[in-house]
Amino acid sequence: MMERFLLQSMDTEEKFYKYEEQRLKTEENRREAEHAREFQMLQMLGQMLAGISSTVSQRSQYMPSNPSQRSNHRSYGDNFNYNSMTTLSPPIVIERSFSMHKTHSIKEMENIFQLVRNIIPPLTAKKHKGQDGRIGIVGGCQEYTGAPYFAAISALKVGADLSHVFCTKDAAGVIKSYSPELIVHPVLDRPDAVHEVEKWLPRLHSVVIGPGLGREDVLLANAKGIIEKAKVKGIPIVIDADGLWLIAQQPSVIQNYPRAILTPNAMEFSRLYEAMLRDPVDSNDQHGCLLRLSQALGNVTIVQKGERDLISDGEKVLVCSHEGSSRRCGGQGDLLSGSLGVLAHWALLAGPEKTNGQNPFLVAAFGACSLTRQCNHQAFQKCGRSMTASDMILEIGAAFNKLFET
Ligand SMILES: NC(=O)C1=CN([C@@H]2O[C@H](COP(=O)(O)OP(=O)(O)OC[C@H]3O[C@@H](n4cnc5c(N)ncnc54)[C@H](OP(=O)(O)O)[C@@H]3O)[C@@H](O)[C@H]2O)[C@@H](O)CC1
Ligand SMILES: Nc1ncnc2c1ncn2[C@@H]1O[C@H](COP(=O)(O)OP(=O)(O)OP(=O)(O)O)[C@@H](O)[C@H]1O
Repeated sequence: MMERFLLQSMDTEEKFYKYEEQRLKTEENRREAEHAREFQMLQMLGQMLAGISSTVSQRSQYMPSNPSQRSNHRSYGDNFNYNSMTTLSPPIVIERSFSMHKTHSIKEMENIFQLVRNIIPPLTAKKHKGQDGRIGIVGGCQEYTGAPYFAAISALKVGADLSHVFCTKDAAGVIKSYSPELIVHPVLDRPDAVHEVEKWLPRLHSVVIGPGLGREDVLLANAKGIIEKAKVKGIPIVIDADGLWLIAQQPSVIQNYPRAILTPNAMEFSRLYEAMLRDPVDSNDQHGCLLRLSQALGNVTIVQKGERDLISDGEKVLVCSHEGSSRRCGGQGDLLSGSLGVLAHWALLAGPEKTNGQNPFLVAAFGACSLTRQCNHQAFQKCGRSMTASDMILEIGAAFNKLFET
């Protein structure tokens, strides 16, 4: 009896291993096919990007009226003149959708996605702390402590080494208590705030201005002073939330700065548009409005957040409609701006070869939008209606791996 049992179980075991072997072989074949496809795509990358031609309208329609606005504003990297690549091409719209429910996925977007992968710095034993990014967040006041925390922790979780928060005195203790990982400076409401932040600027690779900043005059004035100092040093500046309130009042603060990225939600976009174009937004011409606003601000990069994130530098419009969820809890934009702070630095550092001559900030913005939406999707699958921004932040690691490192 025992012998028969043993024989049976050996037989079962053998069958199991045979099945497993077959399964692994099928899996291996699938992976090989996938790698071959990826490799082929990489080879086609240069050609395809040069050949993208989904023209939406004639470029001249969107040219800034003042030609002087178009000069001297395309130096993203030290020796890199992006404008020379694009002056002959019309505005382009590229769209990517990961949604299983949508069918308008366009091949070219795969290329932008690959460019995001290209800019991610390798993890090696040769680097020291700080080299993968030191990011500054300017924001955080008595009312809003969550927003700067979300942005700063997102920057770390995407892969920055150090994340600094410059906030008011009464917000600092609260923000510190959320996370020991953040370096928190209680300086923003001091009379010498600009000087205090300026001391740190040479150590920072990018700054995100606005999450939880509030709209007190003194804080807005200090934010303005910090932007001016960061501009002099050529630091990439992401402007979000109340930082955009400031820009709507005083656009010249950021106008014509080529390393600026603005991340307005629908309301913030309308405010900026009306301030610059003296017209209401035309909801039937979203792309045109975005192009016009970017151009009016001197071709700064704009990420218009919403059901689909629209990204433009006044020359092109990228559309990110990666599947997220229908949950609209606060803080999703903060995750985006913090992530973008890191990716903007990486994209600039990577240089034109890695971004295939594309505007590095478009590549970075596309990466940050895809990542935010993927976090949203994953967190929503786990938490449903109870999902909050903190749940999304917990997903950053897995979402990043899924999108960019597998
Ligand atoms: N936990 C925290 O600490 C968080 C703090 N945060 C911080 O709060 C500060 C203020 O930011 P904010 O976005 O509430 O201000 P603002 O742009 O004036 O919007 C006000 C009004 O605009 C509307 N509205 C907004 N979005 C819209 C849309 N997509 N589409 C259409 N309408 C839209 C909406 O109008 P309603 O629907 O209420 O009539 C809303 O009442 C800022 O510092 C930010 O960082 C947040 O980051 C969240 C997490
Ligand atoms: N209608 C929508 N459908 C799907 N995703 C959306 C929608 N609206 C916003 N999102 C997602 O949320 C992100 C942030 O956009 P949102 O409009 O919430 O910004 P915000 O108001 O600045 O956020 P915050 O609450 O951090 O201030 C977008 O980039 C997008 O990923």
